[in-house]
Amino acid sequence: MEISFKGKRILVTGAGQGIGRGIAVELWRAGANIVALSRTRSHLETLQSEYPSIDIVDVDLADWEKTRAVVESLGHFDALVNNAAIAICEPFLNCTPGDFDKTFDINVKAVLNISQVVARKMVENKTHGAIVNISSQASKAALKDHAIYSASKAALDALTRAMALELGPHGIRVNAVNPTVIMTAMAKVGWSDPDKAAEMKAKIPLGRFGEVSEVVNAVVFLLSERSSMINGVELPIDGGFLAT
Ligand SMILES: NC(=O)c1ccc[n+]([C@@H]2O[C@H](COP(=O)([O-])OP(=O)(O)OC[C@H]3O[C@@H](n4cnc5c(N)ncnc54)[C@H](O)[C@@H]3O)[C@@H](O)[C@H]2O)c1
Repeated sequence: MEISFKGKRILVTGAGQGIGRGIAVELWRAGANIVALSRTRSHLETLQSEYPSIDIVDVDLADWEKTRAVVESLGHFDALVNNAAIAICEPFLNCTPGDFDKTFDINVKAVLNISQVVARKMVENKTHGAIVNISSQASKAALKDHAIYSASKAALDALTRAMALELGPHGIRVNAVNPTVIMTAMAKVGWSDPDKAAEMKAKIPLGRFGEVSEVVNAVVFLLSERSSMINGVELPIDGGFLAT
């Protein structure tokens, strides 16, 4: 049986490009009414020109008040994908408080902000919803030049477990996925150097990086009824990297 999200309203953050765009489009194909939220208006307009029935909203998630007001104004959702994030790749000794704040504002605080607004409405409406947070293998494994990013994704994993615990009694499931490198705009910054990429691939039992579609498939599963008893997990999509 095909997975269908017909009649479901789903908010996807960071949906203008990369993994978030892939998730938004696949959920739309499966019948969902999608609101694609991101910072860059032009990316969202390109998405909407291809998929006119996808609604788009541009907001900078670093702005807590504005984001809260915007998400409040969007009304009720059946599901949420917290995908937007940034990665500032610096050697640990060069990391600044500014890098830390910028990263945590988007990768952690914005997730708290948006999830609170969405989950409160789910609770009010007695919606048995689902939330998926896009974490990273970097939350579990130390990767060179990823100190702040890793710390933010580890915080996101912890937030996922806390949300699963407190929202579970309302019938809302919260899970995370932890992908390995997927060659999007974000990954190109850190992994374009062929030697570095080859070194990383050699540590992945399947011997390659992941594809956007491989993250999308896991997110679709975790949002669907097929995963109805799965709550509070952090699912590696990493070809076995974290198992080694
Ligand atoms: N690409 C990888 O190798 C990889 C690996 C593991 C996890 N991830 C995670 O997957 C998710 C998607 O990453 P991606 O590779 O598609 O990255 P990307 O840079 O291609 O896309 C990120 C999206 O987030 C949006 N965004 C960033 N800052 C924002 C802000 N302040 N306000 C609103 N929107 C903002 C961007 O506009 C963009 O649409 C992220 O959570 C990332 O940490 C990526």
